[in-house]
Amino acid sequence: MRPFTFINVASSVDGKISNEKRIQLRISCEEDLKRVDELRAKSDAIMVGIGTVLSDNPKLTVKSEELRKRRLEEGRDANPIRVVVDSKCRIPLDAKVLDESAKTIVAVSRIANSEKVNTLRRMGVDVFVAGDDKVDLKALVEYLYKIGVRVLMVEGGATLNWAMLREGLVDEIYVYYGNMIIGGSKAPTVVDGMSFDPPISLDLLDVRKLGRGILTRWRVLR
Ligand SMILES: NC(=O)c1ccc[n+]([C@@H]2O[C@H](COP(=O)([O-])OP(=O)(O)OC[C@H]3O[C@@H](n4cnc5c(N)ncnc54)[C@H](O)[C@@H]3O)[C@@H](O)[C@H]2O)c1
Ligand SMILES: Nc1nc(=O)c(N)c(NC[C@H](O)[C@H](O)[C@H](O)COP(=O)(O)O)[nH]1
Repeated sequence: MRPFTFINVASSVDGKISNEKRIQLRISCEEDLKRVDELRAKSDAIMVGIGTVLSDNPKLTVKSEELRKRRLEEGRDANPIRVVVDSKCRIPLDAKVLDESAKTIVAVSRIANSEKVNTLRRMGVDVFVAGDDKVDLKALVEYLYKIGVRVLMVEGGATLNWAMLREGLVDEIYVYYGNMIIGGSKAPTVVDGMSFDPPISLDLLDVRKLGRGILTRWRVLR
């Protein structure tokens, strides 16, 4: 068993999610950031790859006080669980995702340095070990389900999106297209990695104008 899982990503019209320097680029408009916050508030956990932590240093918390309050009233934690997929356990100890504002799970593989793993555990971080060199994503989502996660939001980046799709672990995808072209053959895209052969088919669930861009919602067909 695994949680209902969706990817949310902000893309330029040419499919890039950052530029070749892999810095954090603002693609979403205010309206979209509000929508992302609402999706976070509905989720039990938010997952990102270590590449995103190293380049963006996201906090992955619910920004609206009202939405955090509503979660508390529902008997949930104010913020969803944060999950970092980090095979070699490269996460900086001062990463924002390790702060006190929410529970954090760092998923590593068996090649991770055991001293670093122990340091994280002493800091109160739940370190989940699965996979020989890369994190075993199937085992990870099964573990998340076991601890009560029913809705999982994946917030990138390009490599984690690809790996989750390849493993057949994604139910839906939201792509927000911002009003820009980023360009660059080395810039990360919505999905990197190797091409799927045949391509993964999608069903269009919704499309609408949002701010100065377009929000699309897709169901992943198996
Ligand atoms: N616009 C957006 O919505 C958005 C969202 C998130 C990230 N980003 C951008 O994406 C870029 C980061 O993407 P990325 O592709 O470099 O990194 P990523 O965040 O996808 O992390 C990938 C890393 O995860 C680790 N990993 C562990 N187990 C794995 C597995 N089974 N399969 C695959 N990877 C596994 C590997 O170390 C791999 O390098 C940054 O530029 C960031 O700004 C954009
Ligand atoms: N939805 C979205 N629109 C963007 O324009 C953009 N650049 C990202 N990028 C995702 C990335 O990981 C961000 O860094 C986190 O969304 C920040 O999360 P915090 O505010 O720190 O909680 N995401």
